[in-house]
Amino acid sequence: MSTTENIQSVADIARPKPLLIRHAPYFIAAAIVVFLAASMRFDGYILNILMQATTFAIAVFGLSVVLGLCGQINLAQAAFFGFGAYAVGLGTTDYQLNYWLCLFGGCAMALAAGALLGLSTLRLGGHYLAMVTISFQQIITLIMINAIWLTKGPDGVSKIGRPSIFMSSQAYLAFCVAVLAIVGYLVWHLPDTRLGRAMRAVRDNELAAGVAGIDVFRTKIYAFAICALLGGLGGGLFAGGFAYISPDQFSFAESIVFLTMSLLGGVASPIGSAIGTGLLILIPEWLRFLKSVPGLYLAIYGLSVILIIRFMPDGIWGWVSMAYDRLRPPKKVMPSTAPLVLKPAATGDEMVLRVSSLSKHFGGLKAVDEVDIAVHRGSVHALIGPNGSGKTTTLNVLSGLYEATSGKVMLDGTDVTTMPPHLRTAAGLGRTFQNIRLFRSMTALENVIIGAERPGNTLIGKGDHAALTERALAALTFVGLGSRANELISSFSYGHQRLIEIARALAGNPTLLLLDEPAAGLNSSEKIELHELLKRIAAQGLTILIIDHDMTLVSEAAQHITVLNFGRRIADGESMAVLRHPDVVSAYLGTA
Ligand SMILES: Nc1ncnc2c1ncn2[C@@H]1O[C@H](COP(=O)(O)OP(=O)(O)OP(=O)(O)O)[C@@H](O)[C@H]1O
Repeated sequence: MSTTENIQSVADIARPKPLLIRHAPYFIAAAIVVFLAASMRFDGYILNILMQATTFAIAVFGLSVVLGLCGQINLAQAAFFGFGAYAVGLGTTDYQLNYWLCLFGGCAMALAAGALLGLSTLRLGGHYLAMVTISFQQIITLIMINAIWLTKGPDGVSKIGRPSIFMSSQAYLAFCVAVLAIVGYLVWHLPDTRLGRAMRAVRDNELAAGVAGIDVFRTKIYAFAICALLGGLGGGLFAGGFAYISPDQFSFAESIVFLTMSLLGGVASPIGSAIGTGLLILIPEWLRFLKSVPGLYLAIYGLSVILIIRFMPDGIWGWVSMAYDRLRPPKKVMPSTAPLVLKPAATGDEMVLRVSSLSKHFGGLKAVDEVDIAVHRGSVHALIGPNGSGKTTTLNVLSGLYEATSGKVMLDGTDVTTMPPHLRTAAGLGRTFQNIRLFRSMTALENVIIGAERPGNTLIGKGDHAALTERALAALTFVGLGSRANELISSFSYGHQRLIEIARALAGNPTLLLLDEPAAGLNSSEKIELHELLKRIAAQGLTILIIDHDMTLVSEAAQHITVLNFGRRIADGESMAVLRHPDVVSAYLGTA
């Protein structure tokens, strides 16, 4: 086996061939399918099935964005589908408006409704979000049925118009297939964009996403709005395709059908969504011959769906791509030759971090109590204390994961006390976690690229793919894992995952790096490597605030130590003096 075949250079990864060339086979295949849709003679029945599959698939692509990419549930996709359908239906009949205007209006209404619903509900998670989307769906269904003056009620809307250039059903189907191909391409490519990476990061680990500089709430709203937009687009095309719509086509049951389609095919990819949509539309047709036996058809239909989801939890496409990945292990990467440059911002204040009278109370428990910390620019500063003394809570308040009960946090001259995590990261904060928080569905490289994308990172030029990849590879090489950049997080040991977290923070070129127990769980040789790494980071002038229980590491790495006990600061100063301080000795020996 040739070794060069299995090794990618930095240039291969950072500067791949232009997208249009790489994806030319997709566009050629799409053009052939559109041509076939336009030229093959289908009978009315087949045409209807194809029209339904095509327009439904566009709506299901929306679920692949909101649920597959961003991990947020939407049980109201049929309502958004209805927005598009009714806009085209009513617009082209009652109001005699141009089809394109109606389609655009329907998409815009669905987008606005999705964004508004997201704005009001996405701070909720899990079950609550599901409940709110169900309620929204029910409200829209009730309006469709009861607001007869507007929607024509249960009678529905008929004689819906189409654009004059696609007046024949065949031409209209070809148009819908072309739209499907374009939307499919955009959704397929979305995970590799900044927004798509942010969505995946939010899905994998919201806390880490915020701390990496991602505006979690906004990302969820974008995902929800895109999902709603695609629902509206699918619905608008559907209305033109069938020329008749009625409220039962946009009910809660249809939202469940959309969801099942995406889960069945594989929600993580538009290919899966397309497969799921096709299957759920075709299975009932294939089982049609069973309709003479009452109930049998539904039982077999239900059983097939349950079996597929039971044995392929990631959907059909998820199963296929996993099998493919197992057959084709990721390529090794030639470590970056470009050194990792750290140029932490410097506004001139001698102290990078000034924490004054910081408190964090949990009910009656004063986890952090009136603590002052000042971290010198370019120093390694340790925050130590016995278990439960408030160290991690302090770091969580500093990085915005917890709101301070009182006190002030100044980062490089900026008051960040009330800022959310992503804005503190933009202001120059980087951190790692005591319990490692990586984005587990991504490769090491993708994790570190998200770090490199930190808003405010001045070392990534225009922030294009090449600059981000080069920076991320340099950071991974810096921690010794450059050659394994293409591997998924699950293939790394615990110690290496810690290093990837550090690389993710370093790639963002922070002004202050917070390390929460980086040596926890490492063996002795890994601890020595970590110590060497800390020395190399400190040598570049980056300011570090580190929590650790390993006193050898702390005393060798830190010039300055602050000690907490029961949430209060009991000592602060030059390392050796602090470690000999009688209060510190007694706190550690338990005689205080
Ligand atoms: N979210 C929370 N809700 C309630 N109490 C909390 C919460 N987080 C921490 N605490 C409490 O605050 C105190 C300080 O905990 P913290 O994790 O900050 O200590 P620590 O010094 O980091 O400990 P360790 O070294 O074991 O990690 C503990 O009593 C802990 O139980």
